[in-house]
Amino acid sequence: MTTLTVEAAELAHGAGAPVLSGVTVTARPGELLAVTGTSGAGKTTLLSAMAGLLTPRSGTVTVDGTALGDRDQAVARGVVLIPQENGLAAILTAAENIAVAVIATGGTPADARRRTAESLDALGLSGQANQLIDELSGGQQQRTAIARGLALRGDVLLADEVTSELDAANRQKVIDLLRAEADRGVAVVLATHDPETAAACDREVHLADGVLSFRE
Ligand SMILES: Nc1ncnc2c1ncn2[C@@H]1O[C@H](COP(=O)(O)OP(=O)(O)OP(=O)(O)O)[C@@H](O)[C@H]1O
Repeated sequence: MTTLTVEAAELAHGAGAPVLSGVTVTARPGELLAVTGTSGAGKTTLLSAMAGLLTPRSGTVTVDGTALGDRDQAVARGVVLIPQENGLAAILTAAENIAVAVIATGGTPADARRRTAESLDALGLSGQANQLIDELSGGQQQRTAIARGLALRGDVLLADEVTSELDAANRQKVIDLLRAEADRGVAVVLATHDPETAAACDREVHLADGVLSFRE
């Protein structure tokens, strides 16, 4: 069980003006936390800090009380990111994208085969396993990225707008899968524009004008 905390953080890109100031938010094991806000409000920026991709200008990001460090350290601590633009390698198949990620994070080839098949099946993509990413629809690519995130079996799962291209049935399937992750003790953070997706979460942090407000 892992808790990720952002405390009194100022988040900015390069030397630019702060996107978010005074950010304090905790992702707790067993819980789905929605991050909402209009386009450009800073949802991806907040998830980037939680993922170890963006160092806060001030304040801290900690995992179980220890500073997060860079992305490599975050991966080692079990912080999985499903990025907004899916992050899949176009020259690999759906199955290869997942298997490579499992092996890169310490899984054996047998683990990779099993977890790849399980996660593709969970997302309804068994029939697309051997298709190149470029041969998949936008929604299928998005579901492949979710399958990869699930296959990594993280302790913290950061999902950035992962339902934006999905129909209602697939959106519900993804919410159910993220709920199942929370039920096994994962701290799940879900950035979303969609009020229905946010309503399915346990708590919501809303970003507006650089500051946060909470729905508990
Ligand atoms: N790499 C970057 N370099 C400079 N500025 C950036 C960078 N990434 C984001 N920004 C800026 O930070 C602000 C917040 O962007 P961010 O992507 O976090 O918003 P968002 O809420 O995720 O938006 P969307 O819903 O459109 O994805 C925006 O003003 C954006 O222009």
